[in-house]
Amino acid sequence: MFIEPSPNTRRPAERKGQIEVICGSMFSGKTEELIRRLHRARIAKLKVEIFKPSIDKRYHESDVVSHNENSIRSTPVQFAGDILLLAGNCEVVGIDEAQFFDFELLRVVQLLANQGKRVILAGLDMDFEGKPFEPMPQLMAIAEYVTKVHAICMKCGDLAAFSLRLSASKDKVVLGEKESYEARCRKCFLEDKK
Ligand SMILES: Nc1ncnc2c1ncn2[C@@H]1O[C@H](COP(=O)(O)OP(=O)(O)O)[C@@H](O)[C@H]1O
Ligand SMILES: Cc1cn([C@H]2C[C@H](O)[C@@H](COP(=O)(O)O)O2)c(=O)[nH]c1=O
Ligand SMILES: [Zn+2]
Repeated sequence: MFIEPSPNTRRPAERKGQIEVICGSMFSGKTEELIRRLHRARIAKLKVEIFKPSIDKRYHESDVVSHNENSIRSTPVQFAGDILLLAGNCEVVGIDEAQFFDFELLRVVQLLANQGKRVILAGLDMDFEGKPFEPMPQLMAIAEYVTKVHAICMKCGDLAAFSLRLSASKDKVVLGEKESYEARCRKCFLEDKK
């Protein structure tokens, strides 16, 4: 079970650091949950920095924006290593679209957490084929807390864990929104997958 850390443990000696992963399909509320946790950390007057991979410019050049247009200011970075340089003296680090970084992200988030920072990552756990989207499985393994959220299947209304790509492209990375992807439960995903 995810237990939100008390913001009162702010003195450096008391800050143990931790890694939290929020995963799920597209439209499952990963970004909303990331924004909610970061917003609450800001209310507690903790220093928060947010990063996203610079390839993800779907909604906004710099902001992290959810599908229902909730947003928070972020810094786009090209490489996971850039986060180490930019996280500086902050206490809470948020990272969205973690699936688009390479394995260097594992080293980076462990270093940050070992420095006493709370690191919260959100990302797709599976790609359009229903295969694990690396490095998310590895991030989930090293995290203290993993939260899996679900969308609603656009075909039957059940809970959805899969992201159905509407186009025939087989490229792993194809940025897009509702025009390109729909949430599906397992049964509907298997029926509709191209
Ligand atoms: N099929 C769907 N299931 C659930 N929410 C959906 C769906 N399609 C659109 N939404 C909207 O998407 C929001 C979640 O957006 P977001 O946090 O950006 O998701 P994610 O980051 O997981 O893609 C929901 O609150 C809802 O308004
Ligand atoms: C399944 C899948 C998705 N993508 C892309 C599509 C979107 O641009 C992002 C996911 O964004 P969200 O915040 O989780 O809605 O990833 C991709 O490139 N490849 C895939 O297999
Ligand atoms: Zn379904």
